[in-house]
Amino acid sequence: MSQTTKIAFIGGGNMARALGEGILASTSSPQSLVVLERYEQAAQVWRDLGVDVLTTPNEQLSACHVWIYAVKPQDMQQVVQVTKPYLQSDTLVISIAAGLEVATLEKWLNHPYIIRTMPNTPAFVRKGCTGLYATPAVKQSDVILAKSLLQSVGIVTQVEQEALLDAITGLSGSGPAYVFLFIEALIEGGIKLGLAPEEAKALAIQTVLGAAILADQSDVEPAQLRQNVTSKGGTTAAALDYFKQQEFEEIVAQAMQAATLRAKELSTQLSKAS
Ligand SMILES: NC(=O)C1=CN([C@@H]2O[C@H](COP(=O)(O)OP(=O)(O)OC[C@H]3O[C@@H](n4cnc5c(N)ncnc54)[C@H](O)[C@@H]3O)[C@@H](O)[C@H]2O)C=CC1
Ligand SMILES: O=C(O)[C@@H]1CCC=N1
Repeated sequence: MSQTTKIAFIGGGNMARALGEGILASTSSPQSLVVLERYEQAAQVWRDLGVDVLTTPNEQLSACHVWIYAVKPQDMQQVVQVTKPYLQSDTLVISIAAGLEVATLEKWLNHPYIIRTMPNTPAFVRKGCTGLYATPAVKQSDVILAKSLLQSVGIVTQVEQEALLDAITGLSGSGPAYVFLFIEALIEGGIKLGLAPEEAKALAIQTVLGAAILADQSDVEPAQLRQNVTSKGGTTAAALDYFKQQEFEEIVAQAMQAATLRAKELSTQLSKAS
C-alpha cells in the first residue's frame, strides 16, 4: 500500500478496530486513516490511536481513496445516504456488512467499484480470515490494494461467486463465536469435574490454541491428528463416542447453515429496502 493512500472507516466499532489496528501496524501512520464514528466511547479509542475521527461526514472523506463500510447491516442504508455526497468517482468501496449484496450497495450508492468482504474478529491478533468478492468493474490494482489491507490482519480468500460469502459467514465470520462457546463449555465441564475456574480456563484455552497451532503446522490432516489422540478403548474414545451419539458434526453443520441462511435473509430484507 502506498504511504499516501488514505482510508476511511465508516463506523468505528469492534470489527473496524480489529482491521484498523492491523492496517496501522503495517503503515505505522495514523494519518493514513480517518474514522466516521458517532458513538463517543468508540470515537475516543481511535483518537487514542492518533486517528482523526469525524462525528458527521465531511470533505475529509472525499480525500480517502478507500472507504470501508463497517456499520451493522441494518444501519447501512442510512449511513450510505449521509456519506454518498462525499464519494468520488474512483473511490474504492469495501463493505464488511454481513448479508448486504453488492447489487444493493451499488444501487444505494450509484457506484460501481465495490468489494464485499467477510472478515472475523481474530483480526484483532492478526490471525483473521477474510472472504473477499470483487465485482468485475473493480480495477485489479484496487483488488490488490484491498487484499493487502486485509492481509495485514490475516489470510484472505477471494471467491468468484458472491453467494459463497454467505457460506464464509457461516464458517469463519461467525466461527470464532462457535469456538468461544466450545471453550466456555470446556471450562464449565472442567469446573463440574472439580477443577478450579482459573485452572479450567487456562487449560481450556491452551488446549484449543495448541490444537489449532498443531493442525496449522502439521503435515497431517485434522482427522489423523484426532486419531493420534485416540487410543483404542481409551479415554478420548469414550468422549468421542458420546459426541458421535449426540451427532456433534451434524449439530455444527446445522448451526453453520442457520448462520448462512440468516445472511441470505438479511440480503433479501436489505435488497427490498428502498
Ligand atoms: N463482529 C464481527 O465478528 C463481525 C462483524 N462483521 C460486520 O461488521 C459490521 C460491524 O459490526 P461490529 O463491528 O460488530 O459492530 P459495532 O456495533 O461494534 O460497530 C459499528 C459502529 O458503527 C457506528 N455507526 C453506526 N451508524 C453510524 C453513523 N451513521 N455514523 C457514524 N457511526 C455509525 C456505531 O456507533 C458503532 O460503533 C457489521 O455489518 C457486521 O455484519 C463482519 C464480520 C465479523
Ligand atoms: O453476527 C453477525 O451478524 C456478524 C457477522 C459475522 C459475525 N458477526
